[in-house]
Amino acid sequence: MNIHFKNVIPNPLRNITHHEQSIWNNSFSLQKGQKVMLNATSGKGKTTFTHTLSGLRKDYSGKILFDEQDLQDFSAEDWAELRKNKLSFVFQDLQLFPNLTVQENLQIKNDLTKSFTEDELKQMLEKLEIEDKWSNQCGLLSMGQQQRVAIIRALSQPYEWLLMDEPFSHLDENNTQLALSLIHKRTAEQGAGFILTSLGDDHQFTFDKVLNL
Ligand SMILES: Nc1ncnc2c1ncn2[C@@H]1O[C@H](COP(=O)(O)OP(=O)(O)OP(=O)(O)O)[C@@H](O)[C@H]1O
Repeated sequence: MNIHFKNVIPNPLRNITHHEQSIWNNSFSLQKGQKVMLNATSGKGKTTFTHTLSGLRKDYSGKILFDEQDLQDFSAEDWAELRKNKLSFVFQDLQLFPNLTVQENLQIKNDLTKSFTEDELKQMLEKLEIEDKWSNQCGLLSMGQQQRVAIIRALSQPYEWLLMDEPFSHLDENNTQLALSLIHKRTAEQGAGFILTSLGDDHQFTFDKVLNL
């Protein structure tokens, strides 16, 4: 699935002048399989971008197309299907269930798509060095541990695009590299792409495309 942007401006950002390289008020496409970095300082619209691509908000002018289909025309059922099979997210606020354990948070998603066995989920926790948290309540984990759970949950479903809004903001460099390696591996296995929003391009990975806000 390719994603096309045609002169999109979110309503809250309508009265700001957008520079020539900004994704806002410009036309460009993201091709299936691309690894994309979206750079911006705080308050420029990263979360608005992620929420718009997830169907959580529709308050923008211009057009966004998934292949030939306009996002504004999608029904609730279309969005449910997309989010089950084609789009996966790590939101900035993570959207974990704080009263449930790590296992329960991961299995709620995994039960829908049957992507992984329990052993495979545990192996992903091991790769991100939180295997001892399997039975712990999510709300009692550190923010960095919660980010790693949210990343693993997002990887536990089929997707063509993975969108991540500042997913490493509470991780040190070593944990960021571990998480990026797992994301790259899982994304490549599916021939998928990802969009990573970040406050700065200080990661050691190369991206196919770098966007600015
Ligand atoms: N529903 C809304 N109503 C009014 N203004 C909004 C709304 N949503 C976002 N904005 C404004 O749009 C701008 C971009 O917000 P957004 O949360 O997308 O920024 P961000 O780049 O993700 O910031 P941060 O890095 O601090 O999380 C901000 O000035 C914000 O106040």
